Amino acid sequence: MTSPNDDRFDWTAAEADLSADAEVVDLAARRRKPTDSVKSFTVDLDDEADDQEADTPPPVDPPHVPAPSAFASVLAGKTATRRPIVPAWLRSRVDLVTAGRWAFSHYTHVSLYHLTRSPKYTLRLAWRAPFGVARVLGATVRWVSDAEGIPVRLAAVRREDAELYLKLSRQRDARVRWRGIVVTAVLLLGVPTVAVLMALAGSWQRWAILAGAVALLGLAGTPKDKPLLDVAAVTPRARKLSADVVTRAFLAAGLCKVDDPITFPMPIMRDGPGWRAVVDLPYTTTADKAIKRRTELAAGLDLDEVQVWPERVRGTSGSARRLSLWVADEDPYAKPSGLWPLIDRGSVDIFAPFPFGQDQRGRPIPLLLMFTSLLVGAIPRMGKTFAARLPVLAAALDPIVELHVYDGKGGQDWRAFERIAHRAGYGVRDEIVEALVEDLRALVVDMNRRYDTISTLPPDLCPESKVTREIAEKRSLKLWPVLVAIDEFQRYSGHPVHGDEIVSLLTELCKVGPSVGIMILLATQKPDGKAVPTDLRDNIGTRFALKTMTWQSSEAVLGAGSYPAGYDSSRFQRAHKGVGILLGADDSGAVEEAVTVRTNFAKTAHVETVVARALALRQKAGTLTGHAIGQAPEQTTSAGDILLDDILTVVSATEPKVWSETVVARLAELRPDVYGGWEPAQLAAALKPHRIPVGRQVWGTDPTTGKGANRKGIHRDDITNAVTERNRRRKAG
Ligand SMILES: Nc1ncnc2c1ncn2[C@@H]1O[C@H](COP(=O)(O)OP(=O)(O)OP(=O)(O)O)[C@@H](O)[C@H]1O
Repeated sequence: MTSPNDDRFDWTAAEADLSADAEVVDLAARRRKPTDSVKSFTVDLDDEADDQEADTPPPVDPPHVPAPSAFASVLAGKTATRRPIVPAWLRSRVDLVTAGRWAFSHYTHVSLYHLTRSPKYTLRLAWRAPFGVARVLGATVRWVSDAEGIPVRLAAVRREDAELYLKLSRQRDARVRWRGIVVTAVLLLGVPTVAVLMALAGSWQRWAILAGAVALLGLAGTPKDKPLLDVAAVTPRARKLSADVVTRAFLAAGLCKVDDPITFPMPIMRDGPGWRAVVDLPYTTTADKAIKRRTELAAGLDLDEVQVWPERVRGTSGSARRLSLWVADEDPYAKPSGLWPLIDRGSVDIFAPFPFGQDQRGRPIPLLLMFTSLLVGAIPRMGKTFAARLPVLAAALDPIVELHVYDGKGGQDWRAFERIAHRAGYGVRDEIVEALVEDLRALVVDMNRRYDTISTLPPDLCPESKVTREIAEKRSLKLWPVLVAIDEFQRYSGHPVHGDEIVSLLTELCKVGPSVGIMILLATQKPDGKAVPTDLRDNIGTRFALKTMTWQSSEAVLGAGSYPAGYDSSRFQRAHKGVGILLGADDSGAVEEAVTVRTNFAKTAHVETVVARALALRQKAGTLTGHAIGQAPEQTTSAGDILLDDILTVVSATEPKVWSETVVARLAELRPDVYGGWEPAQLAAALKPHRIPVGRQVWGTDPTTGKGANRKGIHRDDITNAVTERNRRRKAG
């Protein structure tokens, strides 16, 4: 895969300029007079020193360096940064491919456009041919009669200059004579020649000559303001950057002043489908400030902001005030995005980045999911599901990754994964939600086991105390990567009974799971604090916000502080499907600055293709498990069973009968996330499947009043019997 860094800018020139800048600063400092503040650095050592310091403050500038000789300057010139012989765009495969693709599609379009209009053009030529004849005849007559000389001869007549007039007339007579001879000769020779040729020619040749003559005469008869061909492509409004245009934009955006302007450390140049200007802001202005003023910069450039991309230049060639401004020729997201490159061939190493989309300049943007989690949020129909499926498709193409796929909507979008997923669930029917809860509970238990296993591994095998590919491939260790993908997450997190537990289990998994290979992917069309509580969101390392309605929803996905930092997904247009702000995914997996990405395209038919390939890979590797091979989840504790065990925990053997209200109060204390808010009626409903009677009247004492009373309650023996029965059933298989 092409690394996104392949065609990054060559900043060597910038470095050279930086050092030049540094010299300028030093020289300026050297010229400055010592100030009072400089004097205040002096220390009273003794009187003598004191006196000295009063006269000569300690030097703060470096010692004087003599100006270089002319010869040294010549040598220095030899070390100057050389501009590349082959332009950057020709050396970049991506730029070349972009240009090649554009040329191919453009000329194909233009050719087809004109081809379909060829009958219209033929009729147009035929209609214009008689006008062409008239024009040719008129031009010939004017030429033979020396019409161009008429104004001069008339001027001679007006000035009554007989001598000049006679001279001009003689010249005209001579011209008319020889031009008349030429025309007569052409007619005498040409007409019979054409007639003979026509007589000798075959019928198609005659037609060809006729067509050629009509075409030529038609072209001759074409008025200047009505060209023969229609316009096949309207060139979009592109802004060619120049120093003046850029300076005006920065002035308009209030990022510099006329007497303190921006400077250009390198020439403005063509970069991909747009222009790039690198500017140094005044010393008092940061590049981050300029990024936040993107809209104002766009206004200053008189462009839509979707074409304007300010970026900070980092590293040794950068500076906190150095900004790279890329201006696209046209809306970079108005075109359809390319297909996901792994649809028909290729596999994935989940420990490495995989293709996800392209940035505004068409450079590939990879995504690394290993050791992180991903949150995708958007309003409906903006490409959330399409975006969320890409990482799952990538994981599917690595046969060691165990997939757990849930879709709260239950449509067709995720059905294909059933064939390879270890666990899969569609919709929000009770049994599906319960299965999800059980799956997550089991994963939390497994996560702890994974940590135990890792802690026993020798340091040479596990140097960083986290899963590596080498470890993950050892099936006996059971440390293979696990991806839990949940689309329409708001339908599960908002579940009245299990929602809170689902959120708390996922928070735990996002918090602690990544190091041991557990990845979580959540997608929601309701990105707010209710659907994805802050505690859960804050533990998700990578976030992708497609179009949202408000900047608050954008922040709900990208995290607090993203809006003031200049990232707002509500600014995308409805036409920008699959375009979003990706935060926290550079190729090392570290949380980095946000990039705007247009995801690669993979519709449901493509998903089927990839899943078929993933199935073959998994069959070959022998890694198909669970749902994919019809294996039900291992018989672990079910929700109801936990309840039975929990009741035995909170009701001791010395209490044979307890009021239901006492039991729910104690359960809520034991597991507030599961039983918080339970009423006796809910307890009754939960115990119903175990055939435990809860309508019995039980004698007890109210702890607040100290009075005894008969109220609805349970018998501990009923619970013990149900547990014995359950254990017997389990043993019997
Ligand atoms: N990268 C893309 N490029 C072009 N079109 C895209 C892209 N991604 C998605 N789309 C288009 O956007 C439409 C909506 O996509 P998708 O089903 O993923 O939306 P959604 O946000 O999941 O909607 P919902 O919430 O209703 O399920 C799709 O029909 C698809 O054609």
